[in-house]
Amino acid sequence: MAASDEPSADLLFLAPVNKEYSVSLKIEGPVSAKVMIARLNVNIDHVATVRQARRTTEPSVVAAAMICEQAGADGITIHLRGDRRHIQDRDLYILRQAVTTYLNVEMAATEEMIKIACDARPDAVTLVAERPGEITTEGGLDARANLDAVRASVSALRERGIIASVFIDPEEDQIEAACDAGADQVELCTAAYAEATMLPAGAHPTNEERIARELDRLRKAAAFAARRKLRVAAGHGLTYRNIGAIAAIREIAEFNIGHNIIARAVLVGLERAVRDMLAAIREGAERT
Ligand SMILES: CC(=O)[C@@H](O)[C@H](O)COP(=O)(O)O
Ligand SMILES: NCC(=O)COP(=O)(O)O
Repeated sequence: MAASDEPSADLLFLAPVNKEYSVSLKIEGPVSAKVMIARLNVNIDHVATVRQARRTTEPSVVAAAMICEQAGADGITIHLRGDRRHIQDRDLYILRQAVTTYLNVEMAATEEMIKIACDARPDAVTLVAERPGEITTEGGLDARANLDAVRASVSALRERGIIASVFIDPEEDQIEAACDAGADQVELCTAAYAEATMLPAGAHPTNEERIARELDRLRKAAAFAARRKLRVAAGHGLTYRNIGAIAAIREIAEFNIGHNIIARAVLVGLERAVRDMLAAIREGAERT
């Protein structure tokens, strides 16, 4: 690599802590060495949603995870919900054996769930909020209001070499609470940004203002979290259409994206859907 192409010190890359991993920088093609391309974990919850619709065995979440990895995904995310509406405990144990990239499990910060995580040993756990009956996650976990439970969960996870991430709204106090809890990472909830992008552009004159405001919140939160030496991830409601502006936020080292990838996969196939999202992330990063 010519000296002018030497990766700059600004390159941020994600490497699991507490474990010996060889870390390869993901620089593809003729991009400037200053461009960081965030990792993509594909959330395969809704492969399990289709399976659970008939309480049967297909589609296989293991097959889905293997296709995602072969397509270039950097990891697999699953959400083991208290109501087991899609991902089942057995999925976690089987995926732990099958996934060779990075397995991130989302769960509530409860004794039941942390016990399962400490037994199954995924690479990472992301602590999320859950409300019985919710259609999907409704926002970030209030790490400040639940500091004791978050701190106890983080401590148990880190003792076992499991990366501890907290899914929070993009607010400084929530980031500080994650630090106070000893977390390795925060995942910034992008729901408000995603919702603002869902309305037809121009249909609501204030819509562009909402998108700009939510993007600014995420940029500031990502920079603040990075300054507090936290790894920064982002997710929820991200799509092929709205990922570009977020991928340009260079402090974000990892995306967790699920529903929109699986929705596209239903029509064009999972390998193509994953490759399309990887391309969309790369395109957004190169815009910086
Ligand atoms: C925490 C979050 O935003 C998602 O990762 C979560 O998995 C959404 O839950 P469902 O997949 O059940 O919609
Ligand atoms: N934490 C976000 C995630 O894993 C996937 O969320 P979505 O893309 O299914 O909305």
